[in-house]
Amino acid sequence: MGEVEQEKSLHVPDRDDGELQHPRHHPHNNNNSSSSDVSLALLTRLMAHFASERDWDKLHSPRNLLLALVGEVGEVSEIFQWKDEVPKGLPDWSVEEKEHLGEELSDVLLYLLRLADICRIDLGDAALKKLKKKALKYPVEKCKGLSHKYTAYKNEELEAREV
Ligand SMILES: Nc1ccn([C@H]2C[C@H](O)[C@@H](COP(=O)(O)OP(=O)(O)OP(=O)(O)O)O2)c(=O)n1
Repeated sequence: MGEVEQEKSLHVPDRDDGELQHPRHHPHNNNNSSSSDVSLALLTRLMAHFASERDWDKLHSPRNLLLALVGEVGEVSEIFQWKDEVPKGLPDWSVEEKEHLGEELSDVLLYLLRLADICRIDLGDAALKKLKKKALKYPVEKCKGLSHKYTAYKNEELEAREV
């Protein structure tokens, strides 16, 4: 069995053990959407394999990967360009349009993971830490339904303390 097939057959356990992060509890998990259990670690390894098989490690420098990533974000923007606002779930889009969007979003994800890997950043861990930090910065009771930057209530707190 080749490395890629082995990777595919590997059971990669969820990195999260928290209730909130379980796909079952995801607010958008209804009958109209599915959520796969593909892990960041697996995709990262597959991308490393993809690059090394093609002798592309020499091309995959941090700067090149960043530019490629930005280019793919541009391709995603192009799909939405001139469409005005579109409803969530993209109900009026054709199968082909949705497939195209999925492909371009995948390119963004794959380049992002490759960039993180090349920079020796564990993106899964970093993102979990970042989410925890954000939760502290944006306490639910202060920001529910509001789009204020956290500095708005930071200042409020400071002013209250000064009184
Ligand atoms: N030197 C390269 C070239 C490609 N890729 C991988 C990462 C992306 O997932 C995908 C990007 O491929 P393309 O540049 O061919 O982009 P598209 O698939 O978007 O093709 P197109 O520009 O025709 O839409 O391939 C890579 O890792 N390293």
